[in-house]
Amino acid sequence: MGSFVGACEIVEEKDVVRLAKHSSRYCMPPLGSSNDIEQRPALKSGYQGSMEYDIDQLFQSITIKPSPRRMMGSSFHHLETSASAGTSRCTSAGTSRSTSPSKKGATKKPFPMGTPRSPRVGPSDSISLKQALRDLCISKASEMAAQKRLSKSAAASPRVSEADRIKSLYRQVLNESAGRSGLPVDKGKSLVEISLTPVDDIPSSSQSVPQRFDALETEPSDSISEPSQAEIILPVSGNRSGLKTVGCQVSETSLLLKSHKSGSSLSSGSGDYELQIEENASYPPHVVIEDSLVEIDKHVTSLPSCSGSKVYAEELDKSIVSSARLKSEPTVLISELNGNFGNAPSSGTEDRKLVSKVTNNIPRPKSRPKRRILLKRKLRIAVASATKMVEKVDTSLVEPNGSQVLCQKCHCAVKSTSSENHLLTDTDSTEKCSNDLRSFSKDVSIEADQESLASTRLIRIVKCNKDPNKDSSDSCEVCDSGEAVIVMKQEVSPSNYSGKGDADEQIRENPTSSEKFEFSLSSKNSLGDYSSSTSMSEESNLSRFSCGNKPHMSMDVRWEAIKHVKLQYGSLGLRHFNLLKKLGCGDIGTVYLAELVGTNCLFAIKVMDNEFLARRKKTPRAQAERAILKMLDHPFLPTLYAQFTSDNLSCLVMEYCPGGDLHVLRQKQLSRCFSEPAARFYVAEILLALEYLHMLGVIYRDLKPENILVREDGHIMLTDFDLSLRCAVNPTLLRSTSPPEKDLARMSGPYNTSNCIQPLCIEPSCRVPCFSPRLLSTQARNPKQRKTKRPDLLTQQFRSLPQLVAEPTEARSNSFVGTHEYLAPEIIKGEGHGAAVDWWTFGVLLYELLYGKTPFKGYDNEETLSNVVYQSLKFPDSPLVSFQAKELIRKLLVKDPESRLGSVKGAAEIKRHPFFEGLNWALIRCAIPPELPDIYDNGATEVTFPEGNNRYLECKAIGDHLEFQLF
Ligand SMILES: Nc1ncnc2c1ncn2[C@@H]1O[C@H](COP(=O)(O)OP(=O)(O)OP(=O)(O)O)[C@@H](O)[C@H]1O
Repeated sequence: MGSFVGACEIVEEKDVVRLAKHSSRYCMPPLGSSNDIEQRPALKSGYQGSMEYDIDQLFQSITIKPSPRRMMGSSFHHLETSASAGTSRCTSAGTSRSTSPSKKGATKKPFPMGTPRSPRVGPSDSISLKQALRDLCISKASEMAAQKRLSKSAAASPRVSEADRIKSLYRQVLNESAGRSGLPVDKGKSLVEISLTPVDDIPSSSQSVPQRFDALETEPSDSISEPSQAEIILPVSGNRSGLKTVGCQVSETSLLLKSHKSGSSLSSGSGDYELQIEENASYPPHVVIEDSLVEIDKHVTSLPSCSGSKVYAEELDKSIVSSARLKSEPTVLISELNGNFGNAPSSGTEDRKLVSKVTNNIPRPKSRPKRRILLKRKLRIAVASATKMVEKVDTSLVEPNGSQVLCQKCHCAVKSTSSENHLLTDTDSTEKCSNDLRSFSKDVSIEADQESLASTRLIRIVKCNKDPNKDSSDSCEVCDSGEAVIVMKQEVSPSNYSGKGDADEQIRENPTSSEKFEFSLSSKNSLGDYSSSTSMSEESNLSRFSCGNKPHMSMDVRWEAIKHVKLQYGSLGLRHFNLLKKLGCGDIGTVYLAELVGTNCLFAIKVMDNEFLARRKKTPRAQAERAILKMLDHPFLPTLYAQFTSDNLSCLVMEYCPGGDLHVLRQKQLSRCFSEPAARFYVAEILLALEYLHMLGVIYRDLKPENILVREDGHIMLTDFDLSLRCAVNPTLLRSTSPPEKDLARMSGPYNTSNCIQPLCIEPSCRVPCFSPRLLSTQARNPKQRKTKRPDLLTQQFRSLPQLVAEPTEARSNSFVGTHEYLAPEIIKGEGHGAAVDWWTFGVLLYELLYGKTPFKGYDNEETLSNVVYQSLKFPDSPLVSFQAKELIRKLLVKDPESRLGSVKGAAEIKRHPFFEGLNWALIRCAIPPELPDIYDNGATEVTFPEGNNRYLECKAIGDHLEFQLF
């Protein structure tokens, strides 16, 4: 507080009142009497003992060293006389407090902030004690106020208007500031209460920080405990103008988040946080602010004493020096937190609590007059998390030269290849820093809106999610528009702090920057890699198949097993597998069940003879399949663990699916067809798989029950990609050209005005109106209202919203591919086809699962093809199938691909069909499947090995097929 002497800080009036009340406590009867406790509800919070002790100590000190100079403050005089008078004084003061408002006001005099009176005037000896007392009282009062505020509902607070006033003040300043800088001011809503204190002579934060530390250092350890402080200063830089301004520091902006918390016994996590934005007022309005500073000054309750604070202060100073050193690095400005605190062991919990610092990297000329905007944010902090909160930047991430940061997840290098400062554009930076700081604020469990953060326009903080696989510590990466990457960690609980955090979320790249951040764990990277290279590669590419490329399978032990064998033998080959069964034989190869030698890991290995493929001109199909398999990472699609070539045999080591295929499973059903719920389950999973493939630019083209394998857990896996078409995807934002009503009609057909059967219920008694209730308001959910009303306006608006389509709706191919009964009319006609063929086959599949046969099957293939093109769709009378199911099939089996459901907006269109109403798409992978497969009877042929276990593969071409035999 001493550092803010003279500051014209606007403080909430309520705080001042509480301050006065708080100060009057010194004149009240001794603690412990019930009377006293009743009158001081805040003291019930548990810190009155230590405070009383502190005050007693103070009083004693003051009495021992009487000085006429102390009389300069009337309030101090009052305290001194009170102290010497003993308890009776308190009674009298207490009486006067209750009877005379003016005297009550007098008790506030030593404590108000912003008065002309300065306790620093005069000799420091006695004044420092006064000041200490004053500081203590103020901080205690602040805490009491904060605690009280926590217990009060926001709605009941009369401070609303004051907050508004303060906000408007703040906005004024921001507007002014933004006006000068040309930056827009974030007009987001805010719950943050701020007080603005534009002060000309207030020291800059760079000055004030050491002052506070000095105070900590000079005070004896047995005197009043100064609130311990920890700071996080996130140095960032940006460019308001959006120009790449290299190096030259024009002005500074600092944002200071400060919390005041005193008394180690205070368990509450409440505190006041201050945001200070400093701007160099000497700069003309048009000058671009380049450097920014985020400073979070947080009192740490765990600091036991001033001696501890001393060490801590020294360490903070070191941190500042260290940061300054980093600042001098031209290419990367890395600020550090934890590691700066001496060489504190990372395991020490107390030290860890202290370590929250990134210092100002920017050397500030002291002589320059500065204008400070002090934003005081009253932030309500979750009690538990606030006390446990630790923000830190791990210096271990910073290489000695300060030019490189390591990704915490994979310890890969996060390089800034730019040697220049690449700064954000105005809007970018403003938006991003505002958003980022919101995220950051959430990270530190501060419940507050961030309107006041609008002016932190040059700061980019990227929140990183918690990695559940590692520990509970959060990791944040903070990027200062490309110059620096700061990794912040937040510890939720000291007990589970491990010192490591994972950055799950990639830093958003600065669109104006040429720098590149390289992360090894990025599925986006693998996608990019794939798209740039689709050629066949053999073992050299095995390393690419790290679990990092298949996040959803990253915990799979089979990755480790493969890796282990590869490490042990240098390469992976057929010799490392025991071929157990022949699972099936396809057009381009034979699939075997295989066990990796020395492990219990089973795989399905597809073996293809390269020579055979070349002879039959099927190499491109094999290549396409391999390329597609390489990029898949989806629960309903196969995982490719490895690929290699042995003896001119190309092998794909895939995930083994023990449940056979859906065709076999359907045959096992009583009526040779699935129930509607079961069919819905399977086609829903297929739909997700197709959607995923489409988004990867893969048109599957060979959907049929035989290619849908059943996993051990009963979920499905779509396999066989040798007929798939790879194409480019141009995600487009599709605006609805048709009026909402037309969209609705397209989606729902006649059902938006009539009754229909629920998808999972084929009983007529279950007839209820079912059109898209998910999108309807609660009012419209009422069947009575729905009977009379047209679809809800909200639904219409939703339908008319632009929609992102990331599927290859425009792709075209003229190949004649597929299976006769599943061929789409446009393929048969040779008109060229696109992704809509998958929606046709999807309709045929649903039909077959429900009716046990395909819709256009003829006596022979020719008739089948003819039926597909010319015959209209008919539904058998039995089994009984819901209206929605039939409707969906009807909309999918539209002969004109452009009118087919899904042809315009892809899978999203189909997902919204009432047949899937109520289905939780996101959690379907966790849903209980209709049945579990009999994994010991999947029709695979047992492979018998000759004596001596000498196994050789012999491939035979049988017709168009290639079959491998063991002999
Ligand atoms: N991962 C797997 N797990 C279990 N069985 C599999 C797996 N992959 C394929 N199979 C079985 O192997 C058989 C052959 O599959 P493959 O993909 O080689 O050809 P296909 O689908 O039968 O026909 P084609 O490749 O000619 O279109 C499949 O029918 C299936 O029963």
